[in-house]
Amino acid sequence: MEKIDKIGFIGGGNMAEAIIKGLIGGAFPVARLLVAEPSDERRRLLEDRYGVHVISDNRELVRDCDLLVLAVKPQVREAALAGLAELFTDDKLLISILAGVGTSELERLLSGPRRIIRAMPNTPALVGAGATALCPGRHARPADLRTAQHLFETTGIVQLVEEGQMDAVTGLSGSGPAYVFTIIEALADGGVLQGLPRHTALMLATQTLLGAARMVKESGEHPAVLRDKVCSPGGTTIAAVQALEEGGLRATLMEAVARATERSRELGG
Ligand SMILES: NC(=O)C1=CN([C@@H]2O[C@H](COP(=O)(O)OP(=O)(O)OC[C@H]3O[C@@H](n4cnc5c(N)ncnc54)[C@H](OP(=O)(O)O)[C@@H]3O)[C@@H](O)[C@H]2O)C=CC1
Ligand SMILES: O=C(O)[C@@H]1CCC=N1
Repeated sequence: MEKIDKIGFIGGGNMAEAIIKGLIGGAFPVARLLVAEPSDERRRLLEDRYGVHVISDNRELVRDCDLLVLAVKPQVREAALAGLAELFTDDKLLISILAGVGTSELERLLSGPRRIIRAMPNTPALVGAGATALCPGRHARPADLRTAQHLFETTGIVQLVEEGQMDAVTGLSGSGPAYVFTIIEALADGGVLQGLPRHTALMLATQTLLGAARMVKESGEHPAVLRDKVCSPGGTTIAAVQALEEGGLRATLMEAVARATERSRELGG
Protein backbone atom coordinates (compact mmCIF):
# COMPACT_ATOMS: atom_id res chain seq x y z
CA MET A 1 0.00 0.00 0.00
CA GLU A 2 2.95 2.38 0.68
CA LYS A 3 3.70 2.31 -3.04
CA ILE A 4 0.09 2.96 -4.05
CA ASP A 5 -0.46 6.60 -4.83
CA LYS A 6 -4.10 6.64 -5.83
CA ILE A 7 -6.93 4.08 -5.68
CA GLY A 8 -9.71 4.36 -8.27
CA PHE A 9 -13.07 2.60 -8.15
CA ILE A 10 -14.75 1.68 -11.44
CA GLY A 11 -18.34 1.75 -10.16
CA GLY A 12 -19.42 3.45 -6.95
CA GLY A 13 -22.23 1.18 -5.72
CA ASN A 14 -22.85 -0.65 -2.45
CA MET A 15 -19.68 -2.69 -2.28
CA ALA A 16 -17.40 0.12 -3.44
CA GLU A 17 -18.91 2.29 -0.71
CA ALA A 18 -18.25 -0.41 1.93
CA ILE A 19 -14.57 -0.63 0.89
CA ILE A 20 -14.20 3.16 0.71
CA LYS A 21 -15.62 3.50 4.22
CA GLY A 22 -13.24 0.80 5.46
CA LEU A 23 -10.25 2.50 3.84
CA ILE A 24 -11.13 5.89 5.29
CA GLY A 25 -11.69 4.26 8.71
CA GLY A 26 -8.25 2.64 8.31
CA ALA A 27 -6.72 6.13 7.85
CA PHE A 28 -6.19 5.90 4.07
CA PRO A 29 -6.24 9.56 2.90
CA VAL A 30 -9.52 10.34 1.15
CA ALA A 31 -7.63 12.66 -1.21
CA ARG A 32 -6.02 9.55 -2.69
CA LEU A 33 -9.36 7.94 -3.56
CA LEU A 34 -11.28 8.50 -6.78
CA VAL A 35 -14.55 6.98 -8.03
CA ALA A 36 -15.90 6.74 -11.60
CA GLU A 37 -19.66 6.25 -11.46
CA PRO A 38 -22.35 6.93 -14.10
CA SER A 39 -25.19 7.76 -11.68
CA ASP A 40 -25.40 11.46 -10.65
CA GLU A 41 -27.23 10.46 -7.50
CA ARG A 42 -24.56 7.95 -6.39
CA ARG A 43 -21.78 10.41 -7.20
CA ARG A 44 -23.44 13.09 -5.06
CA LEU A 45 -24.01 10.64 -2.20
CA LEU A 46 -20.39 9.44 -2.15
CA GLU A 47 -19.08 12.99 -2.31
CA ASP A 48 -21.41 14.27 0.44
CA ARG A 49 -21.01 11.28 2.73
CA TYR A 50 -17.25 10.63 2.44
CA GLY A 51 -15.76 13.69 0.75
CA VAL A 52 -14.39 11.41 -1.97
CA HIS A 53 -13.64 12.87 -5.42
CA VAL A 54 -16.05 11.49 -8.05
CA ILE A 55 -16.03 11.54 -11.85
CA SER A 56 -18.04 9.86 -14.61
CA ASP A 57 -15.27 8.87 -17.03
CA ASN A 58 -13.64 5.45 -16.55
CA ARG A 59 -10.75 6.35 -18.86
CA GLU A 60 -9.87 9.43 -16.82
CA LEU A 61 -9.98 7.25 -13.69
CA VAL A 62 -7.56 4.64 -15.05
CA ARG A 63 -5.18 7.34 -16.26
CA ASP A 64 -5.16 8.98 -12.81
CA CYS A 65 -4.84 5.92 -10.54
CA ASP A 66 -2.31 3.14 -10.09
CA LEU A 67 -4.65 0.73 -8.29
CA LEU A 68 -8.07 0.18 -9.86
CA VAL A 69 -10.91 -1.64 -8.09
CA LEU A 70 -13.45 -3.02 -10.54
CA ALA A 71 -16.78 -2.80 -8.66
CA VAL A 72 -19.52 -2.99 -11.30
CA LYS A 73 -22.06 -5.79 -11.70
CA PRO A 74 -20.61 -8.85 -13.50
CA GLN A 75 -23.20 -8.39 -16.27
CA VAL A 76 -21.80 -4.96 -17.29
CA ARG A 77 -18.10 -5.89 -17.15
CA GLU A 78 -17.64 -5.65 -20.89
CA ALA A 79 -19.14 -2.16 -21.12
CA ALA A 80 -17.24 -0.98 -18.03
CA LEU A 81 -13.86 -2.11 -19.42
CA ALA A 82 -14.51 -1.01 -23.01
CA GLY A 83 -11.79 1.31 -24.26
CA LEU A 84 -9.61 0.79 -21.18
CA ALA A 85 -7.29 -1.97 -22.45
CA GLU A 86 -4.46 0.26 -23.65
CA LEU A 87 -4.58 2.32 -20.43
CA PHE A 88 -3.87 -0.73 -18.26
CA THR A 89 -0.11 -0.43 -18.59
CA ASP A 90 2.34 -2.48 -16.55
CA ASP A 91 2.35 0.01 -13.67
CA LYS A 92 -1.40 -0.51 -13.01
CA LEU A 93 -2.87 -3.12 -10.70
CA LEU A 94 -6.49 -4.22 -11.13
CA ILE A 95 -8.44 -5.70 -8.22
CA SER A 96 -11.75 -7.18 -9.33
CA ILE A 97 -14.54 -7.87 -6.84
CA LEU A 98 -16.92 -9.24 -9.49
CA ALA A 99 -18.77 -12.40 -8.51
CA GLY A 100 -17.97 -15.32 -10.77
CA VAL A 101 -15.73 -13.51 -13.26
CA GLY A 102 -12.31 -15.15 -13.57
CA THR A 103 -8.99 -13.40 -14.03
CA SER A 104 -8.55 -14.96 -17.49
CA GLU A 105 -11.88 -13.46 -18.61
CA LEU A 106 -10.71 -10.06 -17.34
CA GLU A 107 -7.44 -10.47 -19.24
CA ARG A 108 -9.46 -11.31 -22.35
CA LEU A 109 -11.50 -8.10 -21.92
CA LEU A 110 -8.27 -6.13 -21.37
CA SER A 111 -6.65 -7.72 -24.45
CA GLY A 112 -3.76 -9.52 -22.79
CA PRO A 113 -1.70 -10.26 -19.69
CA ARG A 114 -2.44 -7.83 -16.86
CA ARG A 115 -1.65 -7.57 -13.14
CA ILE A 116 -4.96 -8.73 -11.65
CA ILE A 117 -6.04 -9.78 -8.17
CA ARG A 118 -9.49 -11.23 -7.67
CA ALA A 119 -11.23 -10.41 -4.40
CA MET A 120 -14.53 -11.45 -2.85
CA PRO A 121 -15.38 -9.07 0.02
CA ASN A 122 -18.70 -8.71 1.84
CA THR A 123 -20.82 -5.78 3.04
CA PRO A 124 -19.84 -5.93 6.76
CA ALA A 125 -16.71 -4.19 5.45
CA LEU A 126 -18.87 -1.09 6.04
CA VAL A 127 -18.42 -1.57 9.80
CA GLY A 128 -14.86 -2.89 9.68
CA ALA A 129 -16.05 -6.49 10.14
CA GLY A 130 -15.76 -7.71 6.55
CA ALA A 131 -14.48 -11.08 5.33
CA THR A 132 -12.54 -11.03 2.07
CA ALA A 133 -10.96 -13.86 0.09
CA LEU A 134 -8.19 -13.06 -2.39
CA CYS A 135 -6.43 -14.92 -5.17
CA PRO A 136 -3.85 -13.72 -7.70
CA GLY A 137 -4.23 -13.82 -11.47
CA ARG A 138 -1.48 -15.45 -13.52
CA HIS A 139 0.39 -12.20 -14.11
CA ALA A 140 0.05 -10.64 -10.67
CA ARG A 141 3.28 -10.01 -8.76
CA PRO A 142 3.78 -11.24 -5.18
CA ALA A 143 3.72 -7.60 -4.03
CA ASP A 144 0.29 -7.18 -5.67
CA LEU A 145 -1.23 -9.79 -3.40
CA ARG A 146 0.32 -8.05 -0.37
CA THR A 147 -1.11 -4.73 -1.54
CA ALA A 148 -4.59 -6.24 -1.89
CA GLN A 149 -4.22 -7.91 1.49
CA HIS A 150 -3.33 -4.58 3.16
CA LEU A 151 -6.22 -2.84 1.41
CA PHE A 152 -8.85 -5.35 2.51
CA GLU A 153 -7.42 -5.71 6.02
CA THR A 154 -8.62 -2.15 6.59
CA THR A 155 -12.16 -3.57 6.22
CA GLY A 156 -11.87 -6.83 8.22
CA ILE A 157 -10.24 -10.24 7.86
CA VAL A 158 -8.57 -11.61 4.72
CA GLN A 159 -8.13 -15.23 3.57
CA LEU A 160 -6.02 -16.36 0.61
CA VAL A 161 -7.61 -19.03 -1.61
CA GLU A 162 -7.12 -20.73 -4.99
CA GLU A 163 -9.03 -19.14 -7.86
CA GLY A 164 -11.08 -22.36 -8.22
CA GLN A 165 -12.47 -21.76 -4.72
CA MET A 166 -13.74 -18.23 -5.38
CA ASP A 167 -17.28 -19.30 -6.36
CA ALA A 168 -17.62 -21.21 -3.09
CA VAL A 169 -16.33 -18.15 -1.18
CA THR A 170 -19.01 -16.09 -2.93
CA GLY A 171 -21.64 -18.66 -1.91
CA LEU A 172 -20.48 -18.60 1.71
CA SER A 173 -19.17 -15.20 2.82
CA GLY A 174 -19.89 -12.97 -0.20
CA SER A 175 -23.62 -13.64 -0.11
CA GLY A 176 -23.60 -14.84 3.52
CA PRO A 177 -24.57 -11.55 5.21
CA ALA A 178 -27.99 -11.86 3.52
CA TYR A 179 -28.53 -15.30 5.09
CA VAL A 180 -27.57 -13.95 8.52
CA PHE A 181 -29.87 -10.91 8.19
CA THR A 182 -32.70 -13.34 7.39
CA ILE A 183 -31.84 -15.43 10.46
CA ILE A 184 -31.75 -12.36 12.73
CA GLU A 185 -35.12 -11.21 11.40
CA ALA A 186 -36.64 -14.68 11.84
CA LEU A 187 -35.34 -15.01 15.42
CA ALA A 188 -36.76 -11.60 16.28
CA ASP A 189 -40.09 -12.64 14.73
CA GLY A 190 -40.01 -15.70 16.97
CA GLY A 191 -39.58 -13.46 20.01
CA VAL A 192 -42.42 -11.17 18.88
CA LEU A 193 -44.65 -14.22 18.41
CA GLN A 194 -43.94 -15.11 22.02
CA GLY A 195 -44.93 -11.60 23.17
CA LEU A 196 -41.67 -9.61 23.20
CA PRO A 197 -41.72 -6.00 21.94
CA ARG A 198 -40.18 -5.75 18.42
CA HIS A 199 -37.25 -3.57 19.47
CA THR A 200 -36.36 -5.82 22.40
CA ALA A 201 -36.61 -8.92 20.22
CA LEU A 202 -34.38 -7.42 17.53
CA MET A 203 -31.76 -6.28 20.03
CA LEU A 204 -31.69 -9.71 21.70
CA ALA A 205 -31.55 -11.59 18.38
CA THR A 206 -28.74 -9.39 17.03
CA GLN A 207 -26.61 -9.59 20.16
CA THR A 208 -27.13 -13.36 20.34
CA LEU A 209 -25.71 -13.74 16.80
CA LEU A 210 -22.84 -11.38 17.55
CA GLY A 211 -22.01 -13.03 20.88
CA ALA A 212 -22.18 -16.58 19.52
CA ALA A 213 -19.98 -15.61 16.53
CA ARG A 214 -17.42 -14.03 18.86
CA MET A 215 -17.38 -17.17 21.03
CA VAL A 216 -16.57 -19.35 18.01
CA LYS A 217 -13.84 -16.98 16.91
CA GLU A 218 -12.27 -16.28 20.30
CA SER A 219 -12.52 -19.75 21.87
CA GLY A 220 -11.35 -21.63 18.78
CA GLU A 221 -13.78 -24.40 19.78
CA HIS A 222 -15.90 -26.28 17.27
CA PRO A 223 -19.43 -24.75 17.14
CA ALA A 224 -20.94 -28.16 17.99
CA VAL A 225 -18.98 -28.18 21.30
CA LEU A 226 -20.24 -24.70 22.14
CA ARG A 227 -23.82 -25.67 21.22
CA ASP A 228 -23.61 -28.69 23.50
CA LYS A 229 -22.75 -26.39 26.41
CA VAL A 230 -26.06 -24.55 25.91
CA CYS A 231 -28.12 -27.74 25.73
CA SER A 232 -29.10 -28.80 29.27
CA PRO A 233 -30.33 -32.42 29.32
CA GLY A 234 -34.11 -32.36 29.03
CA GLY A 235 -33.95 -28.56 28.82
CA THR A 236 -35.23 -25.82 26.53
CA THR A 237 -32.40 -25.70 23.98
CA ILE A 238 -32.42 -29.35 22.96
CA ALA A 239 -36.18 -29.03 22.39
CA ALA A 240 -35.45 -26.13 20.03
CA VAL A 241 -32.58 -27.99 18.33
CA GLN A 242 -35.04 -30.80 17.55
CA ALA A 243 -37.28 -28.24 15.82
CA LEU A 244 -34.28 -26.93 13.82
CA GLU A 245 -33.47 -30.46 12.65
CA GLU A 246 -37.13 -31.15 11.76
CA GLY A 247 -37.23 -27.92 9.75
CA GLY A 248 -33.99 -28.78 7.95
CA LEU A 249 -32.13 -25.60 8.93
CA ARG A 250 -28.71 -27.17 8.45
CA ALA A 251 -29.56 -28.69 5.04
CA THR A 252 -31.24 -25.45 3.97
CA LEU A 253 -28.15 -23.36 4.76
CA MET A 254 -25.89 -25.85 2.97
CA GLU A 255 -28.20 -25.72 -0.05
CA ALA A 256 -28.18 -21.89 0.07
CA VAL A 257 -24.38 -21.89 -0.19
CA ALA A 258 -24.57 -24.43 -3.04
CA ARG A 259 -27.13 -22.35 -5.00
CA ALA A 260 -25.12 -19.13 -4.62
CA THR A 261 -21.93 -20.96 -5.63
CA GLU A 262 -23.66 -22.30 -8.74
CA ARG A 263 -25.04 -18.84 -9.59
CA SER A 264 -21.55 -17.37 -9.21
CA ARG A 265 -20.28 -19.92 -11.77
CA GLU A 266 -23.13 -18.96 -14.14
CA LEU A 267 -22.33 -15.22 -13.82
CA GLY A 268 -18.75 -15.93 -14.85
CA GLY A 269 -20.24 -17.65 -17.89
N1 LIG B 1 -23.13 -6.27 -2.74
C1 LIG B 1 -22.40 -7.25 -2.19
O1 LIG B 1 -22.69 -7.72 -1.07
C2 LIG B 1 -21.19 -7.77 -2.89
C3 LIG B 1 -20.97 -7.50 -4.21
N2 LIG B 1 -19.86 -8.01 -4.86
C4 LIG B 1 -19.61 -7.70 -6.26
O2 LIG B 1 -19.38 -6.31 -6.30
C5 LIG B 1 -19.81 -5.80 -7.57
C6 LIG B 1 -20.68 -4.60 -7.33
O3 LIG B 1 -21.81 -4.98 -6.57
P1 LIG B 1 -22.70 -3.90 -5.84
O4 LIG B 1 -21.83 -2.83 -5.29
O5 LIG B 1 -23.62 -4.63 -4.98
O6 LIG B 1 -23.49 -3.34 -7.11
P2 LIG B 1 -24.11 -1.89 -7.33
O7 LIG B 1 -25.10 -2.01 -8.44
O8 LIG B 1 -24.52 -1.30 -6.02
O9 LIG B 1 -22.83 -1.05 -7.85
C7 LIG B 1 -22.35 -1.07 -9.15
C8 LIG B 1 -22.19 0.37 -9.60
O10 LIG B 1 -21.52 0.38 -10.85
C9 LIG B 1 -22.14 1.40 -11.65
N3 LIG B 1 -21.88 1.15 -13.06
C10 LIG B 1 -22.70 0.57 -13.98
N4 LIG B 1 -22.10 0.56 -15.19
C11 LIG B 1 -20.89 1.16 -15.02
C12 LIG B 1 -19.82 1.46 -15.91
N5 LIG B 1 -19.87 1.13 -17.21
N6 LIG B 1 -18.74 2.10 -15.41
C13 LIG B 1 -18.67 2.43 -14.10
N7 LIG B 1 -19.66 2.17 -13.22
C14 LIG B 1 -20.75 1.54 -13.67
C15 LIG B 1 -23.59 1.30 -11.28
O11 LIG B 1 -24.28 2.46 -11.67
P3 LIG B 1 -25.84 2.32 -12.09
O12 LIG B 1 -26.55 1.83 -10.87
O13 LIG B 1 -26.20 3.71 -12.50
O14 LIG B 1 -25.88 1.30 -13.20
C16 LIG B 1 -23.53 1.10 -9.78
O15 LIG B 1 -23.51 2.33 -9.09
C17 LIG B 1 -20.54 -6.94 -8.27
O16 LIG B 1 -19.73 -7.44 -9.29
C18 LIG B 1 -20.78 -7.97 -7.18
O17 LIG B 1 -20.69 -9.29 -7.71
C19 LIG B 1 -18.92 -8.74 -4.18
C20 LIG B 1 -19.10 -9.03 -2.86
C21 LIG B 1 -20.27 -8.62 -2.12
O1 LIG C 1 -25.60 -11.16 -4.95
C1 LIG C 1 -24.55 -11.00 -5.60
O2 LIG C 1 -24.46 -11.40 -6.76
C2 LIG C 1 -23.37 -10.31 -4.95
C3 LIG C 1 -22.14 -11.17 -4.95
C4 LIG C 1 -21.92 -11.53 -3.53
C5 LIG C 1 -22.88 -10.73 -2.79
N1 LIG C 1 -23.63 -10.03 -3.58
